[in-house]
Amino acid sequence: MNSKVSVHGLNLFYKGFQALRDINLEILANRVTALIGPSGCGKSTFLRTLNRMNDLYEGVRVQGRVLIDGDDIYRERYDVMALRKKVGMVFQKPNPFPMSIYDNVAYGPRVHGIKNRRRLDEIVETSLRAASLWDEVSDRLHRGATGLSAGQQQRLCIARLLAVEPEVLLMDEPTATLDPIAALKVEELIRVLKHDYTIIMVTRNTRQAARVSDYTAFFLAGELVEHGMTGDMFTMPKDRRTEDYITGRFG
Ligand SMILES: Nc1ncnc2c1ncn2[C@@H]1O[C@H](COP(=O)(O)OP(=O)(O)OP(=O)(O)O)[C@@H](O)[C@H]1O
Repeated sequence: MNSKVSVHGLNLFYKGFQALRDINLEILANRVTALIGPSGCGKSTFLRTLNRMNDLYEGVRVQGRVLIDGDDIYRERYDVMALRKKVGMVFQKPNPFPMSIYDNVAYGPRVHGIKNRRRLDEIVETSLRAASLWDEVSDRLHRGATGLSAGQQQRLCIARLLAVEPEVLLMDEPTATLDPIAALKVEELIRVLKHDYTIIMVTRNTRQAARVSDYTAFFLAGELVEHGMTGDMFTMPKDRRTEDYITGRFG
């Protein structure tokens, strides 16, 4: 099987505090991998190592190797701007820019030098369709994005990401602030998007991991305790701590 992301011996320190301990993980292309575990176990920190977002925090030190398509993203002279285009991120709280729906989606392509109006129209429509939002907004593309519902805003943020043609989508609790129906729409979208992208999603909701992901990685206190096919992990966890977590004994 084809690994999109390979993590070898990854350690991460926030100054003196070690937040990730010797993580080894293969993440397959065109699959959804869920990262689960109790608060503070390092899920978001791990997610941020995959597009080098942790570089933005002071005092962070990373050891080990993270390969994307076989290339070590922590090597010297690696193009971090290109990495952030290839590996996009969606956050817990939808964060559309305070501009129109159209301009939100066209933002990335414009930054990357696309000016032709017809081409931008095409990208906006394709991205909104891919994010299952087109039918809801096609008649009001030039209205403000902040007028959309929270669920629509989150799908708009996904459309904005898709517009720059990423390959890997990182999602940090993408439905945590949405109502159940809006959350379900985002889950459905994730299931469709995996045909074209590699998706890595943090969730505190183990039932969501079971519904949406193909693979699950269980983190505890900075360690990767167990990783495997979601169906197997939820029916036959190998480690007692995984079993305790997914059966709700702690978390
Ligand atoms: N910028 C930072 N500086 C210092 N410590 C940090 C920083 N970010 C996270 N930590 C610490 O690293 C550990 C892992 O945090 P992280 O946010 O990755 O966990 P998490 O599993 O995503 O938790 P949650 O589900 O609560 O978001 C925690 O102990 C946290 O306090």
